[in-house]
Amino acid sequence: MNKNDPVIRVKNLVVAFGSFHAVDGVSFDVQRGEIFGFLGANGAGKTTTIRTICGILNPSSGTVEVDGKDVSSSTAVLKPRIGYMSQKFTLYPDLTVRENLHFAGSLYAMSPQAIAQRSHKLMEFIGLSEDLPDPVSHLSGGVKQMVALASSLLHDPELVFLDEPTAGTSPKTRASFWALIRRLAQLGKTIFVTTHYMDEAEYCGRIALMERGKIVAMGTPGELKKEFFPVKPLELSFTKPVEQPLRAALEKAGIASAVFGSRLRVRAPDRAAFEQAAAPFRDGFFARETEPTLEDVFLQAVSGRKAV
Ligand SMILES: Nc1ncnc2c1ncn2[C@@H]1O[C@H](COP(=O)(O)OP(=O)(O)OP(=O)(O)O)[C@@H](O)[C@H]1O
Repeated sequence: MNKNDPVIRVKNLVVAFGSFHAVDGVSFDVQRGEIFGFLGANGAGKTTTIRTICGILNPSSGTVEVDGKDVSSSTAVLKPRIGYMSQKFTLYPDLTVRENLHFAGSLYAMSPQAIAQRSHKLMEFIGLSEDLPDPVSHLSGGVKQMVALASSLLHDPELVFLDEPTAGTSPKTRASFWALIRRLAQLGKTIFVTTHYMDEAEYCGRIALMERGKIVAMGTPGELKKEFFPVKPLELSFTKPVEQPLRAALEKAGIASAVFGSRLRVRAPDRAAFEQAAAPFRDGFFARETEPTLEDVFLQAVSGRKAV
């Protein structure tokens, strides 16, 4: 295994539940030390993909390799190399932080000394005390998520799966969490993370956008913005109440728009078509070009249209 070979290699993966394909022909590679983000609406198939890479589910067809080994036949060898912070809560609410970490370590047959040393190091890394006396159920949502992260890292895995680690936490916790994720990647860990927050996707080295079991776009945030927006989106601010009829006219012309506060973002690759549709309302708004966001990319990708 060459150190430049991908750590994860997924080829034509299909995961079916009965006749329903939750993952429907997905292929991608993840390089060592990458922060790879998986984005998609609820039910897109992100968790199912993760669970298959972790060896919890079997592919219906296609292959999944970690470190060059087929995951279905190498679960025991790969288990110590993989950490998984699942979306469902993985801590025992009635146990303290220390007890939870101890339990997580025992699942990997770590000695009590190794668990104690590693817990201490991890809690220092996270910036929390391992001596919190309360059961985990008394801790705030953000602290629980941090402890869940520590628990998934206890056996020092090289490959870490974080399934919506920041869901439902405060902006401050999200920022701290992402600082930790970046530091983990700097330590050489490969991070595979799912999120619904488009601003968080900006922190990923590469992202894949998933929609109904398929990857509809993949690349660095910069590449995706360029790919989907060779023509930049417009941002409209209004001087007269023309927003509703303008939106209706744009929709009729097949031009996508989305409300952002008091402004309207318009993905209008064909400027002539935009001007034509907007002509009756032209004295009611100002338009300026703006940089595409990943949210724009996502909306464009799931609408199946590139702004070319
Ligand atoms: N064990 C199962 N049996 C039947 N259907 C399932 C099973 N697990 C997942 N699904 C379905 O597969 C689809 C993909 O689910 P998955 O959890 O992978 O999506 P997701 O992108 O992770 O969404 P979320 O963000 O809501 O977790 C959903 O329609 C879900 O209902």
